[in-house]
Amino acid sequence: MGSAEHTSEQLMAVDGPRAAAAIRELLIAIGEDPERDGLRDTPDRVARAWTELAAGYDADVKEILGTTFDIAHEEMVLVKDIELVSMCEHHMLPFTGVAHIGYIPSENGRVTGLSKLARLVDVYARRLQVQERLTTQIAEALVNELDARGAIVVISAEHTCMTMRGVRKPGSQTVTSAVRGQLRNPATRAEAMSLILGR
Ligand SMILES: Nc1nc2c(ncn2[C@@H]2O[C@H](COP(=O)(O)OP(=O)(O)OP(=O)(O)O)[C@@H](O)[C@H]2O)c(=O)[nH]1
Ligand SMILES: [Zn+2]
Repeated sequence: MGSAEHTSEQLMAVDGPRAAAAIRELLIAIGEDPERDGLRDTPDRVARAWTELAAGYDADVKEILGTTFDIAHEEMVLVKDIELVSMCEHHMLPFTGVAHIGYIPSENGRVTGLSKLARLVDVYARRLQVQERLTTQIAEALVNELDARGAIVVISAEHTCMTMRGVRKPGSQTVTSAVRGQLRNPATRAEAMSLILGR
């Protein structure tokens, strides 16, 4: 993969044979026999799984947010509890949780389809991530691609690298937020947070 940073413009299809060869090596490294019955297909299976887990590198945010509706809605739109699964870039272990996304449409009222907000989460979650960057990238896509006048993204997730290994603290939730534009205004931000928290 080299040292190049991935951007939304760079596409990366998973190199299946290479991924499978690496998994085979990992099996040997942990003292397993990659030829035994149960493991014979595992390297290919894991490589296929990674084409899903890394599918976000291939997705095009401009295309996803390209379909907009002229609904002339200038107030906040908020979608709560969008489930997410991502892979932590430090340990390559999953973190799972929910994203809440709110935005104030552009002045000409360009509103996107609600499902596109969930797709946006997947684009950035289906990569190796840290939760802070995932949160920021979603907020910035709303501002950059949708000309949103404001955006708020709150993500709450449990990191298996903190629950099943290492410090082993099951149940701990990491909460991150990114707030842009008019949603930085304390009153608007408070309104968004109360909607997110369901109060
Ligand atoms: N900021 C941030 N840290 C993360 C995220 N996912 C995992 N981490 C942390 O990344 C850190 C990596 O720390 P290291 O000391 O390099 O790795 P380690 O020895 O495996 O650390 P421990 O998990 O404490 O055993 C750990 O503290 C993880 O909890 C994330 O999304 N954001
Ligand atoms: Zn981790």
